[in-house]
Amino acid sequence: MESRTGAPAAKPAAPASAAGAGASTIEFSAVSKRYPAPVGNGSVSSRAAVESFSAVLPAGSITVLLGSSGCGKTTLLRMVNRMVEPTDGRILLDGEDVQDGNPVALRRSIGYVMQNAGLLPHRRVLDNITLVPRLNGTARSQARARARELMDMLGLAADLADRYPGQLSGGQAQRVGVARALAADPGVLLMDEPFGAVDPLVRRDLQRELLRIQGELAKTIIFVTHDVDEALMLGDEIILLREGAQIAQRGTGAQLLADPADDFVARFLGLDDAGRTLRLADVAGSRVVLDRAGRALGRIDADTEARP
Ligand SMILES: Nc1ncnc2c1ncn2[C@@H]1O[C@H](COP(=O)(O)OP(=O)(O)OP(=O)(O)O)[C@@H](O)[C@H]1O
Repeated sequence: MESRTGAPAAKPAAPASAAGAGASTIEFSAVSKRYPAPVGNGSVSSRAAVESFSAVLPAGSITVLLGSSGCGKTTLLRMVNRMVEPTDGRILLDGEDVQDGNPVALRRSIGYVMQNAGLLPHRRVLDNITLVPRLNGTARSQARARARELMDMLGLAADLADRYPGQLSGGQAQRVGVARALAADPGVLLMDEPFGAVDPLVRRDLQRELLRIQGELAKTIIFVTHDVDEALMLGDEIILLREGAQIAQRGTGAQLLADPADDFVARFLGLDDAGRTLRLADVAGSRVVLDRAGRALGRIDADTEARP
């Protein structure tokens, strides 16, 4: 690794050559966002949620933005599809500045999954999934056929297609949310704590499904979480953030665990607490990440990539 902060790790887990068709490289270049902040005397000042964030995210990889509540993860994510406009800096998709195009077209070209799925409550599952392709002009029959394929890929039974979102479990709704985000075949998928509201077992299933799907589709995914285990499970790379979206450390999960940059990183990963969480062990000749109960979360291969 060239640097523990802004620079990419020396060996990205998913090289661009492995990227799915249309997966984009995402480049943040000195991006800042200041929100207005009222001050006592009735006037308004501003406060930096994101302060000069720079990073290049390789096409076809999962980058996890990991950090505590309020450190700027959602703001960073939403600047990619211009739900939030940056105050300074540029975001480039395959070298094209996102500011140069139409924001509505941009939003339709990027998949977005949020914590509570964000489905339209008065539209059936199939219509939720086909919404963006239809808006983009895809023929109804073609959009519906693709939606059924995606439902199948995400383990959703075909008879759920005619239900309304209120008739789904939390896990099913999240799967529909992922199917909807993939329906227009975006090059980029933004996922904002998408599995945060479901129970731990369903969450595990959803994480595994996402990895399986990513194995087929190889999108460029930015995945926001504050959950260390989730970050280690999913991230080809993890960017651990402090307040103001300052990069505390960037690298594979294995790199962060084996060589935390400072006390903040070690504490965030739980490495300072013998009673908690994760440790590395040698098992049958492999380096393995173990949780508190000694369960293997993932193996670290020779190239230091952590994978379940
Ligand atoms: N629309 C807004 N107006 C003013 N301040 C905002 C706005 N949105 C976010 N902020 C502030 O910007 C900072 C970063 O917020 P952001 O939602 O990006 O953090 P986060 O890391 O995603 O947090 P969480 O994990 O709780 O969702 C916080 O201090 C938040 O209060």
